[in-house]
Amino acid sequence: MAAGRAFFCAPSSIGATARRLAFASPPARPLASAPHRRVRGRCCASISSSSDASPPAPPPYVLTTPLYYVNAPPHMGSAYTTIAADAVARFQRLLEKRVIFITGTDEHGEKIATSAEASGRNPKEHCDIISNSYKMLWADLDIEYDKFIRTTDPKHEAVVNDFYSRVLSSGDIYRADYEGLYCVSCEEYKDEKELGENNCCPVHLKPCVPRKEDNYFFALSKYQHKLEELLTSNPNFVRPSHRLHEVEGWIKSGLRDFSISRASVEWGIPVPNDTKQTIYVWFDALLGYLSASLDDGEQASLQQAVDRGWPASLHLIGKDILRFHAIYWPAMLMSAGISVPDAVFGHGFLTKDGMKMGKSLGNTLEPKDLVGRFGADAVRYFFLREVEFGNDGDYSEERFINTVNAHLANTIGNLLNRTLGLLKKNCNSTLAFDSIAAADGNSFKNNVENLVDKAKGHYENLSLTSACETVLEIGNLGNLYIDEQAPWSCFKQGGEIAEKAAKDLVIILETMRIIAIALSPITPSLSLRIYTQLGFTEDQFRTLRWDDTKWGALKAGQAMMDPKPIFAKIETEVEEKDQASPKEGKGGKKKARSKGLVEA
Ligand SMILES: Nc1ncnc2c1ncn2[C@@H]1O[C@H](COP(=O)(O)OP(=O)(O)OP(=O)(O)O)[C@@H](O)[C@H]1O
Repeated sequence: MAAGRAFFCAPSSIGATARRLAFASPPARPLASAPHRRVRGRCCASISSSSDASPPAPPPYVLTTPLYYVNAPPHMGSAYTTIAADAVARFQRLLEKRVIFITGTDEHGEKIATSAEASGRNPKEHCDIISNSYKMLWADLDIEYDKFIRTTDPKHEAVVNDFYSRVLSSGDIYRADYEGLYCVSCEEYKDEKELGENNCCPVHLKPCVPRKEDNYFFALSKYQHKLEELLTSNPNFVRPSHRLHEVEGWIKSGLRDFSISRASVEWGIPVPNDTKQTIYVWFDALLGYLSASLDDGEQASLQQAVDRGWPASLHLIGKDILRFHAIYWPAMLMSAGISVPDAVFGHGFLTKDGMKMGKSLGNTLEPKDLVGRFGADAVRYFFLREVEFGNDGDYSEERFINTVNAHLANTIGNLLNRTLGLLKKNCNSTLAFDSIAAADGNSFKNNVENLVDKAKGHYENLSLTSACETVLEIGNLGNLYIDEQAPWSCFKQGGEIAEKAAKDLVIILETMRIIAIALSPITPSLSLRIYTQLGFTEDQFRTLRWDDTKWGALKAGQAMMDPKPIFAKIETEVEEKDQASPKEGKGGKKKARSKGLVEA
């Protein structure tokens, strides 16, 4: 979904040619939810059966990222939303929710056709290649989505057609002439007053071209009052709260009808009953959140998609596309008689030199390169920990390296490593006490439990940065505890003091176990490595629930693995610059080397 693209609104004087249309369409049916099946930590929707006597399953937790526009391959901005969504999905799975995590690609529109032509391919070939590059990046980043929808999928087209018919039968589509200045890069008609010299688009700095079209419009203005009511009755519909205020402002300034078709764009879904026009990409792409839940090859219909997993629990998006998700989309759904989503969260931008990173500006950061050098856990952790979720944040490699080294390699990795080292040396790598008995009467356990509860609250509120911080606080507590208790010297003293030291090791290892679970939505591979070093299997890790953060799972007699670094420090290689240049001194440029990766 391209940030630069927007619906164009009907001018207040749309002209005498505006006329209401009404074709027959099926009436809206009530919504129902379908039972789900959980497979190794993943949930899949399955079709409900009328003969099934079991009580209805609770509704799924449906979470979406934007469907990314395939004008160019993904960049760190697209990865950011998807990493955040994956963390939320993993947390909800830990709460044993039936999660349907949807992502995908938005593949229609003039800009795609132009990009394809520029690369010497037909649009379909171009979409296949770029869409696949998203899938490959999601695999590299440990993204566990449940559904990947492409808007060129035939099942999607069927859903869009059904939807169009419903909106038409609600009397919300009419035809009108439109004449204005068009920006092809934005795929949007522009208001003259927002243009620069020579009618240049302020985003793309290219002159807009005059166009006249006969289009179909959606009667958004009809929904002004209903949208106001929606925001009043559900103040959590738009989050964070400063974005809600933005949306309230837009609505207050008055909503105008917008065009939902293009006469000049061939690469799109044809308007039903008028094959000379195609459906405008936004009116098509948003429907991907519904068509995604359908299985490939099944008889596709809008109602089937609604029954399968709707309403969405959360649309996670960048703030650039807030208007589409918080105003146009709910109005479209109301018109079609479909429930609106529960919530829309608009996060901030990753910026480079203060400018939004984006495909159109070409100032992007290459996520594949970052993953290749530092690993998925480091990338996931850095962006979620260091870019306050909801606000903008700049990237610097130095900060990246310092953060992941301090937090993942030192606070967490080193604590596990040295504790397992002491256990090997003094207890034959085997726990001498149950973790409950070891922590009996020790306030440390309560402190850990309080922090775990706090982290849970942060995840629930989508405060992902604070969730990372809180889990790290547990790690800091563990380091402080082991330094204060100094078990290495207590073991030397023998007797009761050595017994206390053996208990302290159990306490730290139980703490590591809890950290592994609590951080697993953010750093899934690192958490798995911690868990297996504590003597558990991968299968045991995959079936964990948030409730397993309760103190007490480590038992006496459990054998631990030999200590092995779970996250090796990223090293910087100081390139000696030209020795002959005395001005440069001995320092020179630092170059990060790919030492952060450790095999599971
Ligand atoms: N710099 C960024 N920071 C955070 N998220 C971003 C950033 N850029 C893109 N996104 C994510 O991608 C979504 C927009 O997807 P799209 O495919 O249109 O990417 P884009 O790079 O913004 O495109 P363009 O630059 O062509 O407008 C945003 O809503 C957000 O979820």
